[in-house]
Order: sequence, then structure tokens, then C-alpha cells
Amino acid sequence: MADDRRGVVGYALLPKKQQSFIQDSLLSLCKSKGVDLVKIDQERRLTDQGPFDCVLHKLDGEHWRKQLEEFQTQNPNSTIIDSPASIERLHNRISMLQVVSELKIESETDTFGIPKQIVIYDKETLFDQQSWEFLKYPVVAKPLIADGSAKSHKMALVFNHEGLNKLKPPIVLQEFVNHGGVIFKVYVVGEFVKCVKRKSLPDVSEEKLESLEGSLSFSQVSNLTSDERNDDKYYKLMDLEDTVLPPQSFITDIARGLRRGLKLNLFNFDVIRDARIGNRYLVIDINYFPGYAKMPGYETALTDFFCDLVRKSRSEEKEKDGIDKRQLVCNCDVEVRTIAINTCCNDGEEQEKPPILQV
Ligand SMILES: O=P(O)(O)O[C@@H]1[C@@H](OP(=O)(O)O)[C@H](OP(=O)(O)O)[C@H](O)[C@H](OP(=O)(O)O)[C@H]1OP(=O)(O)O
Ligand SMILES: Nc1ncnc2c1ncn2[C@@H]1O[C@H](COP(=O)(O)OP(=O)(O)O)[C@@H](O)[C@H]1O
Ligand SMILES: [Mg+2]
Ligand SMILES: [Mg+2]
Repeated sequence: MADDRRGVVGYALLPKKQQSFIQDSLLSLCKSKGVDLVKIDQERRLTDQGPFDCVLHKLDGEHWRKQLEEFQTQNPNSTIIDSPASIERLHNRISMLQVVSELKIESETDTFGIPKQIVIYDKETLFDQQSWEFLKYPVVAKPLIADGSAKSHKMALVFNHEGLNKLKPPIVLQEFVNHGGVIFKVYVVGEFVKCVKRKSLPDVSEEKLESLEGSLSFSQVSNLTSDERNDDKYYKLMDLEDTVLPPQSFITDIARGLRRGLKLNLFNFDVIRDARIGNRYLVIDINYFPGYAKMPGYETALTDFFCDLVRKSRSEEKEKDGIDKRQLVCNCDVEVRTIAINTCCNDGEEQEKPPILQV
């Protein structure tokens, strides 16, 4: 780094996340580029720790939020990645996808959107199928809240009316879209965008739908190991190799739009390609600070991002310094001129004041 001081990124993560994210390979690459990753002691006040150029976090709760606010007030040049208010939006499966619907992206060949969906708050509405007759079976029932708890990942693929009995509102009912059993996970790290393929639920044909009973519960399909998947006849027979990735520039445009709309730097989103319309892409999920260690080349992407942040916060620091000084000089000029006018009018009286030094 151009600056002599080493960059410091403080991190506050849950133990599982820390273990998967803070790997030696990441620590040493950052170190070689002049940035140290330092663990924040969650037992102590954040303002008593540091200095940090940047605070990286995936923690919730009012207490932590207050700590961050206090830290930001005392350290206006530090960057908090990312703001709790922006992260909060991803904790609700409706507000999470709203931003996708608001996005405008030009493409001659491809389109994107979200599946048809409705939020259901009570059993009465759930069983009143008129209130969601625009949705066709099968539907995916997802917990409304996506707060990272195991419960928030428990889903059900519902094939018919009978399958509704097991559901516990508040939930989002989302139309299941056949997509060839493959999802695309798009990882975003600031400006960096990387799309990878993962296994998903297989398609459900009209014929199969008639013979299926009730519902099927599942959780984090794309994170199952191949053994877990092969144990269950529902998950096998899917091959990632043959699946073509979506156009990179289209995905990058969506990623950049989401980054701006969400005001977030660290997230991924799940995209499926509608099997009926080969060039239509649907965003089904957005996750804050996902499992980056599973992304090829994660060390380089994250290190570059941290270096950039440190560089920016240092140059802003310098610029602020410059602006303050320039403002001072500017104020002096105004003052001098005023004094000069006064001097004219008051017949030398004001000349007593030493013009620049006193300002
Ligand atoms: O643990 P990992 O590496 O599987 O990462 C999880 C993500 O998997 P992915 O990187 O998308 O394959 C996972 O993504 P999905 O929701 O499975 O699409 C979540 O981001 C999860 O965080 P949370 O439980 O929603 O707070 C992430 O869990 P945490 O690591 O944040 O606990
Ligand atoms: N509308 C949908 N159509 C088809 N498959 C879906 C749909 N919604 C979710 N899925 C499947 O269910 C998985 C989990 O759903 P997702 O919304 O990503 O929840 P989570 O936050 O637990 O990852 C997805 O990765 C995908 O395989
Ligand atoms: Mg997902
Ligand atoms: Mg998710």
C-alpha cells in the first residue's frame, strides 16, 4: 500500500462463519498486501478496540447495532461493511426480492424477474385458495423470516391442497419454476461478481405432479454433500457439467444493480433459468455475507476488496484534510476582503486587526 501504515480490517463473526471464512490462505494473502485481519473481541466495547480502517461483520441484535453506531460516530473515516439497516432488508423474503422488481436492465436477449409469490400470515388465508389463485401448484413454502436460523431455511415443496396442512405461517408461497435442477449462485464482493453452478431440486412434470402426495420438506439443497443427495432419490440424476452459465454481462448488470439498490457490498443471490422460457432468469434468494470460502478464488477477491477499502478510506482521510485546509484558506480570503472593505469605510479603524493570522 502507498501509505506506510498497515491496513486493519476488524471482523466480528459467529464461530462457524469465522471458521469457514478466516482461513490461513486469506490471512496470509491480505498480510502480503499490507492488510491485517484482526478479530474483534465481542466481550469488549467496539470503541475501545482498533483502530480499524474497516469493520466486517455478520452479527445481529440491538446491542451490536449500537456498538457499530457509536464506533462510526467516533471513527467517521472507518467503513462498516455493511450497514445493519441494509442487511436487515435481506431478513425478510418479501423485502429481499422487492429490489429485483425495481431493477431496470437493458438486454436484447435475456429477461429477469422473480417468481409469482404471496406472503401468508395466517392459516385462514392459507386455506382460502381464492386469495392466491394466481399461483399454480407446485409451490415452494418458505419461512417469511430469513434470519440465518436453521428454521428459516426449512422449506416445503407443496404439490396440492393436502400439502398445506403442515405449513406454519408466516410464510411466502412462491411458484415452483422448473429450471433443469441447477441453480446459479452469483457471489458479489464490491465490484467483483462470480457466478457458479449448484445442484437444485429437479423439475416436476405435469404428469408427475398428479401422482405426488402432499408435500416434500427440504432444507439448503444446494449445500447438501453428494452422499446426502444420492441417499435420496429426489436429489439424484442431476448433472451440472452440461448446464451452460447465464451470459456473464447480463448477470454482472443484475449484480451491480442489486448492489446499488441494496446498498450492500457482500452478498450472493440465487438465480434459476425458467425451463419453459430458456432466456428468462428468476432471482429466488439473496443472502448477506454468504459462504465465500466455497467460491473459487475467494482469497484474491476478498483481499482486493479490503485493499481497495483501505486505500479509499486513507485517500478520503487525506482529501478531508486537504478540504479542511482549503476551506480555511478560502475563509481567510473572504475575511481579508471584508476587512479591506471595512477598512475603506471606517477610515483605517479595522486595520488594527491582523487580517490572516487571526482567522
Ligand atoms: O455456511 P455456508 O458456507 O454454507 O454459507 C451459507 C450460504 O450458503 P452459500 O454460500 O450460498 O452456498 C447460505 O446461502 P443459501 O441461503 O443456502 O442460499 C446462507 O447465506 C447462509 O447464511 P444464513 O444462514 O442465511 O445467514 C450461509 O451460512 P453462514 O456461513 O453465514 O452461516
Ligand atoms: N421458486 C422456486 N422454484 C424452483 N426452485 C426453488 C424456488 N425457490 C427455491 N427453490 C429451491 O429451493 C432452494 C432453497 O430456496 P431459497 O429461497 O434459496 O432458500 P434458502 O435461503 O434456504 O437458500 C433453492 O436453492 C432452490 O433449489
Ligand atoms: Mg438460497
Ligand atoms: Mg437464503
